[in-house]
Amino acid sequence: LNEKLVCGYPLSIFFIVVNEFCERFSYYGMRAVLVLYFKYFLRWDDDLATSIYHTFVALCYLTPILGAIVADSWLGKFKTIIYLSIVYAVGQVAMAVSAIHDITDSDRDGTPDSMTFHIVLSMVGLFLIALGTGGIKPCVAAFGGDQFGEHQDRQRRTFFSVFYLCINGGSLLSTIITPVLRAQECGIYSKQKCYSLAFGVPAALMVVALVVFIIGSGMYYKAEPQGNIMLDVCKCIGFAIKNRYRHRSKQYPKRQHWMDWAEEKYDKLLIAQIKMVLKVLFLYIPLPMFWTLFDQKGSRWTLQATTMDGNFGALVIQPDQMQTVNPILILTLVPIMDSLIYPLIKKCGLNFTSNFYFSFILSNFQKTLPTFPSTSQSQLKLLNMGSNSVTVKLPGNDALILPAAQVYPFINNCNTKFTNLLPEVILFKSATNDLTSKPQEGNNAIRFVNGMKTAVNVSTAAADFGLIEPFYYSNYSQIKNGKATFTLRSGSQSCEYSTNFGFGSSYTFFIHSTLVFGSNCQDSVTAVEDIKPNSVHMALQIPQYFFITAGEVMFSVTGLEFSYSQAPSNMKAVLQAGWLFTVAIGNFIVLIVAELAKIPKQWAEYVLFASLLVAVCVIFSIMAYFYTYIDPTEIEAQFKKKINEDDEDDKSKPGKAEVEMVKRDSIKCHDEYDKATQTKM
Ligand SMILES: N[C@@H](Cc1ccccc1)C(=O)N[C@@H](Cc1ccccc1)C(=O)O
Repeated sequence: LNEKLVCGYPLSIFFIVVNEFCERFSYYGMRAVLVLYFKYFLRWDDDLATSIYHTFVALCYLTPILGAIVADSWLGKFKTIIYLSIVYAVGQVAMAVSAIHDITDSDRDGTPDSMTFHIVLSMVGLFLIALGTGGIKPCVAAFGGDQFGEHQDRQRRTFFSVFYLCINGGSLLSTIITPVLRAQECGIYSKQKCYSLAFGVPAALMVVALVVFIIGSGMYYKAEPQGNIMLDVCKCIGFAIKNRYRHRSKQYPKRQHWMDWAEEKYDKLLIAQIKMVLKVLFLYIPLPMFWTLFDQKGSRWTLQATTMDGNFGALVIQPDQMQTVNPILILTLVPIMDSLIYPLIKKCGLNFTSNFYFSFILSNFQKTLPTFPSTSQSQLKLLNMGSNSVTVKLPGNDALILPAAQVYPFINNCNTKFTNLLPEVILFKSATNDLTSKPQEGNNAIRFVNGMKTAVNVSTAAADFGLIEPFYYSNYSQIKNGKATFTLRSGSQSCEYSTNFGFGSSYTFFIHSTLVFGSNCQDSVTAVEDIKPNSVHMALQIPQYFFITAGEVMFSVTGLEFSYSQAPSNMKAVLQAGWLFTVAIGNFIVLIVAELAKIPKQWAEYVLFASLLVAVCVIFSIMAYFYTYIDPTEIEAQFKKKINEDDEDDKSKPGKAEVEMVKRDSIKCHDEYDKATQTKM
C-alpha cells in the first residue's frame, strides 16, 4: 500500500479530495443555472425545462452502475476515472459552447437563429456529463477508500468525512458563483446573459480536477480489476436459482442460504462475496424514500421559497440561493457531529424527520394566496372612482357602502346580471389570463387599469406597461421588491406614483377618471391587492434545512463509508453504485409522485411523503438492528487460505470424489463465514 504518509494519512488522498472538490464545483455549478438556461436561452416552457432537468439528474445517478462495472471488471478505478473525466470535461465544454448565442446569431439581433444547433449540442453535452459525473462517482470514493490499509479504519472514516466536506465546499462555492456569472452580460455582436461563462467556469474546473488527479498518479495504490466480475455474479446467482428450483423436492437437504445452491459450479469465495453484497443491497431497499425527500430541496423547497419573504435586512436572498444553506450546514455540522453529537446520537439510537415540520410551514405560507373562482364563477371588482361613497346593491347580497377610491372584490356566478350601477362605479371583470399563482423568484406581478377617458402610458425604471387605452388594462410586468416609482404620461403631461413592494405579491393599479396630471398622482391611483405579499419569512426554512441536513450527515456520510467497508474487495465500486442507485430511485419517485401524479392538495403530498418516511424509518431501524457487520477482508482471507489448503490436499490425495469435497468445504466455509459475521451492528 501507499508509503508516503502525512499525519498517518496517505499523501495520495490529498489529490483525490482536491479532485472531488473541483468535480463537485463543476457539477453543482452547471446544475445551478441549468433550468434557467433551458427557460431563457433555449426558450423552453417550465414543464419541459423541469422534466429534462429531473431526467438529467436521475441519469447522473444511474450511470454510476456503468462506471462501477467498467472499473471493477475491466479498466480498474484509476483508468476509469481518467477516461470518464475526459468525457465529462468534453461534455462541460460542449455545454459552454452551446450557450454562445453569437455562433448562430447571423442577423446579430441577440437571439440565436438556429435553436436546433444549441439544443442538440447542449443535449449531447448533458449526456456526456451524466456519463462522466455518474461514471466516476462510485470510483472516486472507492478509490479513496482503497488508499488505506487494513488497520487504518479510523483514518478511512475521517477520509470519508473530509471527502464529504470537499463535496460541499465545492458545491457551495459554485452555487454562489455561477448564478453571478450568468447574470453578467457578454457577447461579440450583442450583449446577452452570460450562460457560456456560467458553464465555461465549471468546464475549466473539471479540467483542473483531471489534471490534479493525474499529478497524483505516482502515489496511488491501484487495485487490479479482477475480470468480468458482474457477469460472474449474474451467472452465479442465475445458477443458484436454477439449481434450487431443480432440487425443490423434499428429498434434497436444505442449505443454509439459497446462494449455496451455486456451490456445485462456482467458487466458494465468489458465493461468499455475493452473499455480502446481497446483504447490503437488501438493507438499501428503504433508502430511496430518504432521497425522495432530500431531493425536493432543489424543486419543492425552492418553489416554497418563492412564496416567502427573502428580506434579511442588508441581504436580500433569492429563492434558489436558499439551497446554499445545505452545504453551509454540512460544513459546520460534519465536524460537530463527528466529534460531539454523532457519538451521542449513536449511543441513544435517535432518528427523526424534518418533513412534519415542513408540512407545518407549508400550511402557513399558502395563506397568502387568495381564493380563486371556480370554472363556473368569475372574479369581479367594484371600483368607486368618484369622490363620495356610494351605496351598491349586489344581486343576492345586502346593500354595500363603497367608499370613494375603494375597490370591492368578489366572486360571483357567471350569469349574474348587474343593473343600475352609478356611472362612477366601475365594474371590473378580471380577464381569463389573470394571475392565479405566485409570481416567480419572489417578484411582484403588476398591472394597471386605465379609468380615464384618454390613453395613458405607464412606465418604471424596471418595466414599461405601454400605452393603456381608456377603460382597458395593461399586461402584467414583474417588479422586484422595494420602492418603485411609476411615471404616468398622457401627451406632454405626466405625474409620478410611488409605492413599496414586498415579495411575491400581485397588484392591479386603477387610474381614476378624476386624475389631474401634475407632479404627483398619489391620490389618483388605487392599488388593489390580488395576491398578498409573502408574509412568511424565508428564515423559517432554515430549521427544515437543518433537520434534513442533520439527517444527511448521519445517513449519507456514514452510508458512503458503510458501502465501502461492507463490500468485498472486487465489488467496492459496485456497492458505491448501488448506494447511488437508491438516489436515482428516489429521484424517480419525486418525478412520478410530484410531477406526474399531481396530487391536488400540496399539503396532502407532503403528509404522504412524511408518513412514508416515518414508516420507512421504522422498517429501516428493524433491518439495521438485525444487520451484522462483516469484515470482508478477513472473510476473503479465510476463504483463500482454505482454497489453498484444499488444493494441497487434492494434490496429496488424488482420486477423491469431487462431490464429497464440495460438501465438506461447504460445511467448513459456512462455519468461517458465520464466525466472521457474529458481531452485531
Ligand atoms: N449536500 C449535498 C450537496 C448539495 C449542495 C448544494 C445543494 C444541494 C446539495 C451533498 O453532499 N451531496 C453529495 C452526496 C449526495 C447526496 C445526495 C445524492 C447523491 C449524493 C454529492 O456527492 O453530491
